[in-house]
Amino acid sequence: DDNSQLAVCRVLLAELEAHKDAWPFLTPVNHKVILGYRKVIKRPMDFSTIRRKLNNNLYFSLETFMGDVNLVFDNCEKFNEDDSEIGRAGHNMRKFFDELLQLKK
Ligand SMILES: Cc1ncccc1N[C@H]1CCCS(=O)(=O)C1
Repeated sequence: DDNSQLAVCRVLLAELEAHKDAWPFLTPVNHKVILGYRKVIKRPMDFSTIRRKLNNNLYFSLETFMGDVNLVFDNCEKFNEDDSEIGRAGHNMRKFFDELLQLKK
């Protein structure tokens, strides 16, 4: 039911936040520092924003939660070279998340 799905979301988010490669995604990208980000990335998302939405009961299912997590990784792929520190971190985190979902589903 919805409550147990949301409990799963809290565990999944805690595991994402604890990953060594989570650092680029823990806070919103500062578009005053990262030039071009505001223009290129139409729907910014990060783990702290997902945490706030989860705490404010703004996710209705695992699927809507997954949508925002995947948005973090899709934005990362759009803006960062695959062969870059942040690009690689994004690929690692997406693989980690997909593996977590296999375990939890
Ligand atoms: C996910 C991402 N995509 C593009 C550029 C930057 C980032 N992340 C930044 C988040 C704040 C710290 S940082 O500025 O070192 C890295």
